[in-house]
Amino acid sequence: MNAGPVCAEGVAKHFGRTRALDDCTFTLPEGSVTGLVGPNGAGKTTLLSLIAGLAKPTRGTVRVHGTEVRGRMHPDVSLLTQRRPLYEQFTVREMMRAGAAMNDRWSEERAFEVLDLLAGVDKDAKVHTLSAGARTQVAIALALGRLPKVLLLDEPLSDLDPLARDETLRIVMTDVAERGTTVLLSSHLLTDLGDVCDHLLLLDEGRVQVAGEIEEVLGEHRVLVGPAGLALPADGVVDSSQTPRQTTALVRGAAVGDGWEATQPNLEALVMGYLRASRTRRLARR
Ligand SMILES: Nc1ncnc2c1ncn2[C@@H]1O[C@H](COP(=O)(O)OP(=O)(O)OP(=O)(O)O)[C@@H](O)[C@H]1O
Repeated sequence: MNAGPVCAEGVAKHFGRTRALDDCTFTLPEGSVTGLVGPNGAGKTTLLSLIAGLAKPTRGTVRVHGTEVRGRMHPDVSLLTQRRPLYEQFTVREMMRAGAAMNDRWSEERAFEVLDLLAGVDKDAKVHTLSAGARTQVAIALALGRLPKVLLLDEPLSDLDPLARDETLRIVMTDVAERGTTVLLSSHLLTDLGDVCDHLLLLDEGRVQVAGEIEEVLGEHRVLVGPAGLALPADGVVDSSQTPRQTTALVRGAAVGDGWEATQPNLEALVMGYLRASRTRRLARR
């Protein structure tokens, strides 16, 4: 399992009794854009920080381009963290120049190019005066100024208005097209993920539930709709719900019996099915 710019094998990360990640194995193919999804607390941020080298796994290995990452930032990796740490007293322009001192590989030209594409960021404004969305855009320019081969984005879109979201995704996709960057992008915004991602990594309670090419993953699943009381398949039911008249279910790889109307889910329906199933499991344990 060592092919691919990012490979995780049996990765676990425990914080005391909390198992933030457990036995995670997956590969991100070169030049892929992977949507990292899962309920709150599923382990998405923890996984991104392990790949970036900001934390060490409790067990297992993470490799970037074949080199094991153990708590040291790989030069090929850029991580946009949720906190967007920036020097508050610097202007945006000074922040971009500081990128040279903070990074071994740094292209001020690329960082300014990204800022210019992101309309609305005043380069002479002090960082502490910026809106949350503008901070995110500055952080994205810094991340891309490192000329990463692997770009890790933790909730990059949550602070952005729809236009800024669109511009940001466009810039990321241009980086993928022109430089072959491999992207792992965590987000709860499923429509945006559907627009840009070709792969999916779905975590729940620290474990990988689904990993692979989105078209293949969708092809393995069906949404079943049938009359109330019709028996569900014995295996492969991810989630089901009932009304007095009908049953709806998301199933994986199951042979579909008579009486069901079966359609392929879209990304949103698939992820929502897994999220609902996760919530049901957690509620059942209380
Ligand atoms: N430094 C830490 N110390 C203790 N527990 C932690 C730490 N970091 C994360 N956790 C726990 O690990 C689990 C996974 O957290 P993580 O932030 O990775 O989830 P997430 O999927 O990114 O969640 P969200 O969607 O809410 O951002 C949670 O139970 C969290 O409370």
